[in-house]
Amino acid sequence: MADPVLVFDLDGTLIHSAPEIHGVARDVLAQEGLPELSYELITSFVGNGLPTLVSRILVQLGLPGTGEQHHRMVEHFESIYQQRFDLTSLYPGVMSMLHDLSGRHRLAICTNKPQAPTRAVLAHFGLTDFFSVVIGGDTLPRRKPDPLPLHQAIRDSGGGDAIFVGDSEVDADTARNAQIPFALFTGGYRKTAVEDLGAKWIFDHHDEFRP
Ligand SMILES: O=C(O)COP(=O)(O)O
Ligand SMILES: [Mg+2]
Repeated sequence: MADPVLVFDLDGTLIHSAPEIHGVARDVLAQEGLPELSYELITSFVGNGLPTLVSRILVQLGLPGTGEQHHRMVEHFESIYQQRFDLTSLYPGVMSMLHDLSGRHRLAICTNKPQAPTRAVLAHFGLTDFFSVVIGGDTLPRRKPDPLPLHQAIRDSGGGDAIFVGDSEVDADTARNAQIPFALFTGGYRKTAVEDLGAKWIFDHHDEFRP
């Protein structure tokens, strides 16, 4: 039996992208003549994909979470986001973790970030070649916490045993819905206590994750 496929979430798990998302949100809001929202609030809106992030922003400002303005802001956000990396960083130890794990495991990405900015940020940090499979939030008809994208990532990697590695409630729910064991990185954007997320592996630093 081959070693398990390791499927990774992206934002809050491999990359610290919340400062970038906050910065892009500020510019998109300014373009609409809307006020900026705090870093903490924007970070709390991350995890269910870009359309949901923009909906949450609009509702917070007392505006409709769907419709023409929502559509325009999602498009604007994505076009800026796939070209900006200055405020994004890899968590310490990610590169050596991926080097170590790629010797034994097949590695895949299952994120709710749209496919285009996902590919762009992986290329920017030199991570593209680690992952033969990349599923984004707009790759399939349904996104996390639906089990479909995680199951697809595992199937496209050749199938067999798998572990899903993520940072958030959405990731824990996805793993449970897909009936795949979950590994939690504690340093991302979760709001729930570590012990309540049903993780089989828990790590605070990527140097510690060698399942
Ligand atoms: O784009 C988001 O909302 C979150 O992305 P993630 O699934 O990589 O955490
Ligand atoms: Mg995440």
